[in-house]
This record gives sequence, C-alpha cells and structure tokens, in this order.
Amino acid sequence: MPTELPAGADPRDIPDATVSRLPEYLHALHTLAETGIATVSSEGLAVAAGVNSAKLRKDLSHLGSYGIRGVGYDIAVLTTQISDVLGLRQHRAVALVGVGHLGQALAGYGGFANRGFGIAALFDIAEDRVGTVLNGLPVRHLDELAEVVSAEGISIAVITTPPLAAQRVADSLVRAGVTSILNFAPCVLDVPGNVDVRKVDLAVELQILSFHEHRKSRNGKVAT
Ligand SMILES: NC(=O)c1ccc[n+]([C@@H]2O[C@H](COP(=O)([O-])OP(=O)(O)OC[C@H]3O[C@@H](n4cnc5c(N)ncnc54)[C@H](O)[C@@H]3O)[C@@H](O)[C@H]2O)c1
Repeated sequence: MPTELPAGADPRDIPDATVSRLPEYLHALHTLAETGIATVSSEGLAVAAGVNSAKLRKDLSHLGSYGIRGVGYDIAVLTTQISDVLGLRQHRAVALVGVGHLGQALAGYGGFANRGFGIAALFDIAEDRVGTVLNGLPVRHLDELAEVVSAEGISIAVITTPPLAAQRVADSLVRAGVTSILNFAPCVLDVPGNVDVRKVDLAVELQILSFHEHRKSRNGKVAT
C-alpha cells in the first residue's frame, strides 16, 4: 500500500472543511494504534473520531485513501498519509508571546509534543516575567524575537497578549519571519496575504452552545 499521497492527490485541492477534520482522524488513529490493532473500518474510525462514516469516507477520498473492502484502512498507512498532508512529519517549533495566565497554561501543557509541536520560545515584555523560567524555557524579551525565530527555525506563533497589544505583536512576528499565527486575543489581526491566522475564542464556542440551548428551550415550549 502507498505511504504517500498518490499522484494526482494535491493537498491544495483538499477542502478546508476536510482539513479541519484531519487532526481529529489523526488523533483517533493514534488512539486506535495504541490498542495494538493494525486496521480499522470506516465505521470504527468514524466512531472514534466522532463524525459520520460517509463524511469520513468522502474526506479520506480527497487523500486518495479508499480503504480495502472487508478490511478497512491500514492504520499506519493512513496515519502517515494524514501526517504528510498536515505537514506533521517534521516537528514544528512554536513561539508563544504573552506569558500571562493563558500563556503559562499553554506553555505548561505537555500534550503538544506528541501531536507534532513543541513550544520552543516564550516572549513577554513585563519586567517581572522576562528572565523567569517556565518548564525549562526562559521567558525572553520581545526584542529578541527576530534572533530567536531565525535561530530556532520558527514559522508558527501563538499570541496570548491582551487585545490592544496583539496587532503590534503580530507585526513583530511577521517582520521576524513567522508565517502562521494562532491568535487567542479577541481582536482581528491585519497581516500580509502570505500569513495564515487562526483565531481561538472560547466565548464564541459558548455563544454557539447558548444558541443551541435557546433553540432547545424554544422547541420544548412549542412541543408542550
Ligand atoms: N481565546 C480564548 O478563548 C481566550 C480565553 C482566555 C483569554 N483570552 C485572551 O488571551 C489573552 C491573554 O489573557 P490572560 O488572561 O493570559 O492575560 P494576562 O494579562 O494574564 O497575560 C497577558 C500577558 O501578555 C503580556 N504582554 C502584554 N503586552 C505585550 C506585548 N506587547 N508583547 C509581549 N507580551 C505582552 C503581559 O505582560 C502578560 O504577561 C487576552 O487577550 C485574553 O482576552 C482568550
């Protein structure tokens, strides 16, 4: 069985919605591999990943992976294919800027390493933070950003500063050569076209759950 994307399966053709589910499939595959099994049916993988199996088969067909009738997917092969598409076959060093409450929690989380990432550098500007050590990493002053980004080969950064500082921090990151930013600050960042930004906002997720709660209570009223 092939271990790389088959000819004709161009990662640029994979829909964004599929890409957003690939990390879930990868996580499920790692968990299944730990149980010692070598193959998994599309239904089994779909249950492990929490999606519907028709959607999973469609997603994996974008990778040129169709599974074998009666056998399913080879877990090791599919893991390699998804890791290739996500660019996870190389360990990626990540910088984190803003070592406050949230930054410290993220920097202290041990679960990134086995998902292909490591926080390699921490930055802040507060006098009482710069120079301290967190999980063996020194908190450096933002002035050192360009030097460290270049030395560590960092292309991805996480912003956990207050929103008012986030745009300036993003500008510094872009100048230093960072081309992907995960922004936790509740603001919109203006970046050049070659820079990818993803925003994480738990308040948005809660508002969506609030909508579902609101709808459930409205439906309940209609039903009674
Ligand atoms: N996305 C989410 O779901 C979510 C959840 C919680 C907090 N947040 C956001 O995360 C951010 C951090 O929250 P927090 O509670 O950790 O705040 P915090 O005040 O504890 O930490 C912010 C840190 O950023 C540093 N900082 C300020 N300006 C800086 C700059 N120019 N360069 C480098 N570092 C700078 C501060 O010194 C401090 O250490 C805020 O924007 C907050 O709104 C987002």
